[in-house]
Amino acid sequence: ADQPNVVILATGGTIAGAGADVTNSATYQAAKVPVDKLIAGIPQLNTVAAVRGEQVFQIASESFTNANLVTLAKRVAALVKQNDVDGVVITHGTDTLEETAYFLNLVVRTDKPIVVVGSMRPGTAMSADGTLNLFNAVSVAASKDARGKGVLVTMNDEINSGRDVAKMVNLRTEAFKSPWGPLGMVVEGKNYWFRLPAKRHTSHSEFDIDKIDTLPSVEIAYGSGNASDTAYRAFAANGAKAIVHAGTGNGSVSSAVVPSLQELRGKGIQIIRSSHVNAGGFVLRNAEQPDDKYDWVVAHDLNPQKARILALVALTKTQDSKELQRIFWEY
Ligand SMILES: NC(=O)CC[C@H](N)C(=O)O
Repeated sequence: ADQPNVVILATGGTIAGAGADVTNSATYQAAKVPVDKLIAGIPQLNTVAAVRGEQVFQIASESFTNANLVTLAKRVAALVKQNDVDGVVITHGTDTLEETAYFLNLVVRTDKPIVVVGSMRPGTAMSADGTLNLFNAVSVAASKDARGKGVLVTMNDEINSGRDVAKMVNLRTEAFKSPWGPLGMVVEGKNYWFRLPAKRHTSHSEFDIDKIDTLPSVEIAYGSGNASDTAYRAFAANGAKAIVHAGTGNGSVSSAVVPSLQELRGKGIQIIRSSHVNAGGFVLRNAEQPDDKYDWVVAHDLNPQKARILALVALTKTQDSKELQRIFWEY
């Protein structure tokens, strides 16, 4: 009776996937199994929390839209305001899990644990990882010592910050890593913490999903040698309010693209320089490109997809590039 109450919001992904045979670890359909069946499959969840499920979506996460983000965050925000909810778990496809986790970290004002979780193998496969990942997620969401740490991601026994974590590897179960390391570990229902997030999040955020109904269009264009300006111009023509440049190295920009980005900035579009390096990009102002002169923004350590999420949220509050840059340093 004194058990913590945890709500599982299910959105789809491989953790709800099903394959034709137990040998199908990589070839299967995502987003098939309803949340009540996932919960019924792990009776041990009752040892850590009183659990109930809600099916919010049943989708593969590569198709997660801005509207999906808003709907999900509003539901999470409503639940954490309830006295009979101690923590929330979100089951999610892994392809954009890092985007949703960061979005919730920015816009849900709460100290209660919010844990996003997925799996790399469907539940029908040999050595499926979803069962333990979900058990760990519920266990973390139910624990008092997980409060106030921002949105968390539990995969492969690690507890990572939803801000930092990214899918760095596919097809293997150690897929999610943070460039600054995990916050802790969860083992047999117990948390072991090693560090805390330093960036603003959840209850210390200036953003609030209760005040956000729509998100602007922010697009990502990928940098490489011989890159052209076609994608940037097309995004601008289609109404993008900001373009994240997924740059090479330090967020560098090929010389064929630089004049177009200057021109687009002159038309009011925010240009955000990030890096597409895999294990921890870090873009500094005025290194590689004169950001002060061009009035561009740098994404700090955020990968391009996370930079898109922060821009979506920030642009609901400001159109000023200096404010945008402050937000990119603080979150
Ligand atoms: N491992 C996964 O969850 C990937 C399945 C699917 N592409 C998704 O992101 O929903």
